[in-house]
Amino acid sequence: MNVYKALTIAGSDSGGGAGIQADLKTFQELEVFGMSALTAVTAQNTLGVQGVYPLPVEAVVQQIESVSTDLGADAVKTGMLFSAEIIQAVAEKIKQFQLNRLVVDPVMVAKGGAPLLQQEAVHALKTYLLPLATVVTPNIPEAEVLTNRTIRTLDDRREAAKRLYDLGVQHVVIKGGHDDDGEEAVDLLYDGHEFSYFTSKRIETMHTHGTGCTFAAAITAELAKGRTVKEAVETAKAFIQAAIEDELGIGHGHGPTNHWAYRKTFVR
Ligand SMILES: Nc1ncnc2c1ncn2[C@@H]1O[C@H](COP(=O)(O)OP(=O)(O)OP(=O)(O)O)[C@@H](O)[C@H]1O
Ligand SMILES: Cc1ncc(COP(=O)(O)O)c(N)n1
Repeated sequence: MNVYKALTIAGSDSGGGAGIQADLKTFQELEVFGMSALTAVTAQNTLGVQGVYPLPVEAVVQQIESVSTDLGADAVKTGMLFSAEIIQAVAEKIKQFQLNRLVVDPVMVAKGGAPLLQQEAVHALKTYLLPLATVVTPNIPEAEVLTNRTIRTLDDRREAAKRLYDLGVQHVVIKGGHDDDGEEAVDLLYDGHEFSYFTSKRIETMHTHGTGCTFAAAITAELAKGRTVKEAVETAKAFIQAAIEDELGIGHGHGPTNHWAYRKTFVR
C-alpha cells in the first residue's frame, strides 16, 4: 500500500476546530497519514482564546527531527508559529530535511482577536519561511500585514499576490472569506504567471472557526499525494465548502466546521 504522509507544525486548539486538531482530522479524511510538531498549546473554545502557552524552541525542533529521521513527510504545513525564534528554527529544519512541499498558513490572530503570532515575528516569517514555501495561504487581513498594503478590491488582491510571490513563494492563495461584500467566497491563486479563481456560494453562518487551518491542511494532504497546486486548491475549496455547509452547531460561539462532511458528499 502506498501511504502518503503529512506533517503539521502548528498550535493545539483545545476546542478541536482549528490548529493541529483541524489539520490532523483533515489529513485523515483525505486518506493521508497525519503527524504533528506542536509549537504551542492554547486553551481555546468557540468563545475565544483563554490561554496561550508556547513550547520551548528545542521541543519544536526535536519533534520535527523525530518525524523526519524516521517516518519522513511527503508534505508539510505550518500554522500558528508564535515567535520569530520558532519560525527561524522551523525554517532551518525544513531546509535540513529538504521538506520541499511546504504550505505556509500565516496564522496571525484568532477569530476573537487573540494574537497567535508576535508582531515582531512577521519579519521572520517573510525572511526565513516564505522563500521556502510551495504555497502561502493568507486571508485578506494577513495579506495586508505581509505586504503593508490595504486590500479592498480584487485588483488590490492581485497586486498583493504579486508582491508575496516576489518574496520567493512559488504559489500564493489569497482567501476571500473576509471579503463579505458579495454572494460568493472567491479564493485567488497566483503562480507567478497567471491567476486562477476558486469560487463558491458564500454561506451565511457564524460557524467558521478553523476554516483557514482546514483549507490549508486539505491543500497539504493533496500535495502529499502528488497533486498539482491547482488540483490541491480545487479539492481544498470543495472540502471547506462542505465542512462549512454541513453545520455541527456545537459550542456557544463561533463553532467549528464539520471535518467529515466532504467524505459524505464526495467520496464513493
Ligand atoms: N461564509 C463562507 N462561505 C463559504 N466559504 C467560506 C466562508 N468563509 C470562509 N470561506 C472559505 O473558507 C476558506 C478560508 O477562508 P478565510 O478567508 O475565512 O480564512 P481564514 O480567515 O484564515 O479563516 P478563519 O476566519 O477561520 O481564521 C476559504 O476557502 C474561503 O473561501
Ligand atoms: C491553535 C490555533 N491555530 C490557528 C488558529 C486560527 O484558525 P483559523 O484561522 O483556521 O480559524 C486558531 N484559532 N488556533
